[in-house]
Amino acid sequence: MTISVAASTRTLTAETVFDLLERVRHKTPRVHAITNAVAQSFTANVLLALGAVPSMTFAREEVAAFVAGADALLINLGTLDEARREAIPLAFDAARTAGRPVSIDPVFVNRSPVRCTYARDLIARGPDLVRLNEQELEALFPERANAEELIAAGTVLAVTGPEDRIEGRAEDFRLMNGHPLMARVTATGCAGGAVLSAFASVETDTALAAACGLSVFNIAGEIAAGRARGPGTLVPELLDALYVMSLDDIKARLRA
Ligand SMILES: Nc1ncnc2c1ncn2[C@@H]1O[C@H](COP(=O)(O)OP(=O)(O)OP(=O)(O)O)[C@@H](O)[C@H]1O
Ligand SMILES: Cc1ncsc1CCO
Ligand SMILES: [Mg+2]
Repeated sequence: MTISVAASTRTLTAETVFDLLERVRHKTPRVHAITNAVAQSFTANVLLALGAVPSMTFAREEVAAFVAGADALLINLGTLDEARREAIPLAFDAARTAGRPVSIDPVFVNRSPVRCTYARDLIARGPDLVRLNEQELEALFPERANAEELIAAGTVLAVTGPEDRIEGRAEDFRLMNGHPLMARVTATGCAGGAVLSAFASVETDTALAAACGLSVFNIAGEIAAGRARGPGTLVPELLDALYVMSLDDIKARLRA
């Protein structure tokens, strides 16, 4: 589904992408990620390699305090069990009170009607960003008008796949970086979502933050794929590529 409400498609420069990356590295933002059990370790390592700091507690008694002091909140629905279900509204409220950006990753809403209803209600609260793949987008918004309404109200959509699109109220982006091997490792989408949260903590233009964050993550994926022997070695190579990414790396590869 292509959603078209933005006034114009914006092109990124390598300098802009690197500037935001450097802002993340200098700020070392803490991203509180209520994420799924499969994605936790990879997501935490991606955030650390990027220069951010992860926290992942979802205990009912503690989650609000963790989020109140964090720089961004990520809510990922991949393993939506009882404890996470209880923590999510507490976390959302705490992030809103603290004025921190909220991102939602509605994993597998296309597989479970109950989850799809839950995700729709959560997204109706107006997060700053929703990151999802094409199948999840179709399940959440079978009516294109509903996605357009959400974007018009200020939520940015980041739709990933072989190509990525960032859809914002004023501008959208078309991103061509990445590598097919990234889809052969679990939770690359989830970990990429955490990168977008880190970028949203240093840039209030959420669409721009998402475009730069996803470009950095996907360029790291490309560099890693060039060195890896397969999915197993892609993971450590991707962490290393994120850790050392330079302006020259971005200049050589950015397609946005
Ligand atoms: N064929 C491809 N070519 C280039 N990049 C890709 C390709 N497939 C996925 N990617 C990139 O890999 C990352 C994961 O995207 P994908 O859409 O597969 O996420 P996802 O389905 O949410 O994954 P998961 O739920 O396993 O975390 C994104 O950064 C995306 O841009
Ligand atoms: C495989 C899997 N199952 C629930 S979450 C997850 C990670 C990819 O989203
Ligand atoms: Mg996903």
